[in-house]
Amino acid sequence: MVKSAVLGFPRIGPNRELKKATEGYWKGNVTKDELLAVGKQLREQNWKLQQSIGVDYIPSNDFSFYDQVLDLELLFNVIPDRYSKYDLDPLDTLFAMGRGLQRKDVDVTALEMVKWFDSNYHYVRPTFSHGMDYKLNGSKPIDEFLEAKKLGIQTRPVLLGPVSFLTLGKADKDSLDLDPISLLDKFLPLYEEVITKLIDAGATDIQLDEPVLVLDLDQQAKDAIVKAYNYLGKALSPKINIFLTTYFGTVVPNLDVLQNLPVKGYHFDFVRSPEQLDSILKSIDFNEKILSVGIVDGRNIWKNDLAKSTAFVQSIIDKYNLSSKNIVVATSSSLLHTPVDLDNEHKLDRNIVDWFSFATQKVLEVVAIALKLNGDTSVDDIFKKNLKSITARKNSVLTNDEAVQKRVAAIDDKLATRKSPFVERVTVQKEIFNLPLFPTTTIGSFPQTKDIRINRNKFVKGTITPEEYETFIKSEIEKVIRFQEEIGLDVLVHGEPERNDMVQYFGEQLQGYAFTENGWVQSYGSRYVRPPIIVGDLSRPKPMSVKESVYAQSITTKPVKGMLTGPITCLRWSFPRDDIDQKTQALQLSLALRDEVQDLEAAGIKIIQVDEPALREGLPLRAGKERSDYMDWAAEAFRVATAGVQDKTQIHSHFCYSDLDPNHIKALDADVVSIEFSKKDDPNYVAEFKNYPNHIGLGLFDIHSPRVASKDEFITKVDTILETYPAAKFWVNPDCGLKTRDWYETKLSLTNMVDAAKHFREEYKNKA
Ligand code: MET
Ligand SMILES: [Zn+2]
Repeated sequence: MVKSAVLGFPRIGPNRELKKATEGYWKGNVTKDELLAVGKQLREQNWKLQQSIGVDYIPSNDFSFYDQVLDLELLFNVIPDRYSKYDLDPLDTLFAMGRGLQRKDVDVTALEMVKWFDSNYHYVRPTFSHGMDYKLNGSKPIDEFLEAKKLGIQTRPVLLGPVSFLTLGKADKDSLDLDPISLLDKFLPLYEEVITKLIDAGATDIQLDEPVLVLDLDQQAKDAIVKAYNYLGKALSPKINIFLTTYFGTVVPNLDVLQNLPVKGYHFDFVRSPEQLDSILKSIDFNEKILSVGIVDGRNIWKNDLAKSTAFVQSIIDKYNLSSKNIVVATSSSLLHTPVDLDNEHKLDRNIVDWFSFATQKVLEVVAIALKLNGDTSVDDIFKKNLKSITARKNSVLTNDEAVQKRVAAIDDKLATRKSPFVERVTVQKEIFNLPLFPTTTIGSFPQTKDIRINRNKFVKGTITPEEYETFIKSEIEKVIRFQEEIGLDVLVHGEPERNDMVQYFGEQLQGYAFTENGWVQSYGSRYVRPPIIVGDLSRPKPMSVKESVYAQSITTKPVKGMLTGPITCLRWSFPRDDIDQKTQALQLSLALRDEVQDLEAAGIKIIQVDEPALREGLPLRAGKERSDYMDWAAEAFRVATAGVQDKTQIHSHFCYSDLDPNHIKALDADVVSIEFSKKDDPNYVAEFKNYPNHIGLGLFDIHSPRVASKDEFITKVDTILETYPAAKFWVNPDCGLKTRDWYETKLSLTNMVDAAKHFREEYKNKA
């Protein structure tokens, strides 16, 4: 019989219960026991749901209070001294590592947070030092396994595998010569120990995720895979069935190391990379191993074409003459990246709601496909209904706009090129703006206070009039402008108080988007996003941001930046269409934004920032044609959006959350870019940017952490950067927008930042 598997289920709860509980705990309004109880409740709910639907392999240890990679750092005692020295409760250590902690007896910054592959999830980077004492320090996977068992549910625990855990980590600043993968021998016995404990607790199966297998691996990492799985397989099977799990791409270039491993089964993502099928089946004999077929998309919200998926799996069975008992139908990846339940949506257009499927519905799809393959006719009705929705979407008039399609087809080089090169623009702009050395600015948003959220809700619900709301927004803008003037920032922003989210805000004003009420997805820690859904061809009926920018500029003599979200970020932080390619969707967005950029310019806005924080995450995971094509069309989309302005208009862009390579941003030709830098300890990183031709602001403080950075900290940091980086190109700014921060820390940190810039201005007065 074909079985069904879910690789992971969202842990945030259908009504964001986890967010409320963790944030309450941080504020001191929720006790630790209450927080733990919420976690337990959520796990129970998820397990029972999957059990009731009939999933064969139900995951455990997919729950986390912050991040599953961070959990593993705690479990293996990968805890830098700066956290362990405080002897905090393990849960508080976890949060301190994830988000920093500052209170009267403790002051520590967060660990680096990085994108999880090409998704919008972020993990807390394992950070290793020479002196660390790696050992088992807790029992989370076992506790959660037993918790499910007590409910009568046999689960398959999930652990990030050793090679991915080490490869995704980095050396701490005191141990820069340490290559994490060299620690493999120390970690294998620890994995063995945890898994042995799971076996003792009654576990029969284990899912070991090795997503790094979809990356370009060097020989050392490849050898590590062979070593790790030979070690674990020999030590642990047949006591437990090891499922080696990959997702988000193709394993083909690494197939050589996957053959002949003593594991029970393998999982592959055939949604993202269906083309890997034949190579995989030619290399691994699935008469001997179990093949888990990732066929229900863990990354997007479109309803699965059940008949097509069933036929795909059936064709594997037939073509390779496999026994159905060796086949598992599964989600392509963890469902962590999809919203919890479509049944929570009441306002979506009835014509389109039927096109979607969220995590709960996806569980049903997985089970339905498995049942169908087993000849179970009880799912025939589900299949019939499914066919109807799939056909309705294909034939819908909502998706096609000929005018947009024509405009995209007419894009040429000229449209995507600024009038003059940067060297000429910079002279014109210097004269107009006359900015000091080390110009200071922020990235756009200011604290989204409770007051802002309350007023926005009132406006949405209609309990205040649009005029009242506008007056409120204006007063917020004025407050932010006055504050920036007061502390002496050079280039101001309006603060983005009118924006619920940087993508949603624009999406709501574009034709072709749909929005959910409850479609939340975890981005990092307690920060969740609600990606809008691109359902059809995209266009901009009317200006989206001009009013607020113009108002802000009208009340100050300093330049105020217009703020837009770039085409790639709009695309990446939405659920994209799966019926046309991403490039076309990006270009549609870029034309809509181009109109907005030109309206801003015409309204007198002299600096326009087009944020592309998601540029890097969109980069295909492997080097090669797909990647270079992406760089080309992503840059083209950015330039289509921005190149229509005059030389004197300064285009800024902003990137965060990622290891950015200067080569990724050169082709955008923005006049000034700001990048995340606050958590980079590697001096080589800044050196890479030395030759970046245009101007850069290296993000100097971590806006994801509530701690306040002192003036001295800024000075030290800037001093270090200046050892390799030219002062003439140096902007001073935080590493991202301040919307998640409170005013308290915003005021202090920004004031210290501006003071540090003044210090350097003084110092460089005679040098420059
Ligand atoms: C994640 S990037 C955010 C950029 C945006 N302008 C802001 O300041 O919030
Ligand atoms: Zn940012």
